[in-house]
Amino acid sequence: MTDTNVAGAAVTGPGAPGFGPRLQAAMRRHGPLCAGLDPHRALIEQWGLTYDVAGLERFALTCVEAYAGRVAAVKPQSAFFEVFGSRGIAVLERVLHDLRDAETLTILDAKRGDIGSTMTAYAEAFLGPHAVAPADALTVSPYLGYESLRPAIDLAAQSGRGLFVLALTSNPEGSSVQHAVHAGRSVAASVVEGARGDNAEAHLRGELGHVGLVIGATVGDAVERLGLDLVRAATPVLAPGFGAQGGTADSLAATFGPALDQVLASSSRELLAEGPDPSRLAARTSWVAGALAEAVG
Ligand SMILES: O=C(O)c1cc(=O)[nH]c(=O)n1[C@@H]1O[C@H](COP(=O)(O)O)[C@@H](O)[C@H]1O
Repeated sequence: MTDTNVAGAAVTGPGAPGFGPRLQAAMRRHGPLCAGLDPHRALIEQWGLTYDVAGLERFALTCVEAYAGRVAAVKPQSAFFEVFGSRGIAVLERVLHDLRDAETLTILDAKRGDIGSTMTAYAEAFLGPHAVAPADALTVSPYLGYESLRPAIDLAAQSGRGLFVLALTSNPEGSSVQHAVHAGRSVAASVVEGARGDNAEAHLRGELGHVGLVIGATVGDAVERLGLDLVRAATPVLAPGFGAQGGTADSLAATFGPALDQVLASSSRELLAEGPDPSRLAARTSWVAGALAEAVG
C-alpha cells in the first residue's frame, strides 16, 4: 500500500523521502513551529464549548482549520481524545486524516513504549501501512530500554515515518531518571547514542534521520552538560515547552547551540488560548511561526 507525504509524493516504496527530509522541508517552508492540539477541558470551556464529544470535535476541527498549511507540523495529544472513548478516538482519526489531506505533517503524541512484541502492535496501529489513521510520527518512551522500541524504529523507517523518543522531558521530575548515570553515561546520552546508530545512514547523506528526540525547551544547559551530540546523531528534535512552560527563542538557541536548525519547537496552550475564532487562531499561529523562524534563522 502506498501512502502520500506532505508534498503528495509516495511515502512508502523505493526512493521515497524519509521522515527527516520531509520534516526539514516543512520547517524550511513554514518555520520550526509545531502547533499542539491539546483539547484540555479548561480550554474547551474557555472557548465557550461544552465538554463533550461535540465540543471536542468543534475544538479539534477549528484547530485543523487554523493550523493546516501554516506550520511545519501539528501535534495532537492523544490523551485528550482517549478520555472520550471510541467517539473521541474517531475525532482524532478525522483530525489526522484532515491534516494529511491538507499536506500538513502530524506528530501523534501518545508516548507509547512496551516490550518488543507489544511494541510491534503499537507500531502497526500508528505507523504501519494498514493503520486506520497513520500519523507522520509518533512520540515514544524508551524507559523499557531503547531496543524495546526496535519494531517501531524499523517500521517507521520502512514506511517513511518517524519517531520522537523521550530524552530530556520538560517536566521537573524528568531529570531524576534521565540524568541518572549508568555504565559511565547518562540515560539521556544512551538514548541519543541509540538514535545516532539508527540515523547513521541519513547522517552520511547530510540529512536528518527518522529517529527524533524529545528534549524540552526548558531544560537549560542539560544538553551541553550531559555531552549530548545532537548534530552527530542527526536527530530531529521536538522541543515542547515553548510558550506556556517558559521556553523562548532565546532559550532554544542557548539550549541547542549548533543543533538549533534540527529543532522543532512545540507550543500548545499558548496558541490555543487565542481561540475560538479560527481566523484569530490562524493569525496568531502564523505570527508565532514567522517570528520563531526569524529569531532562530
Ligand atoms: O512529548 C511532548 O510533546 C511533551 C514532552 C515533554 O517533555 N513535555 C511536554 O509538555 N510535552 C507535551 O507538550 C504539551 C504541553 O505543551 P504546552 O501546553 O505548550 O505547555 C502536552 O501535550 C505535553 O504532553
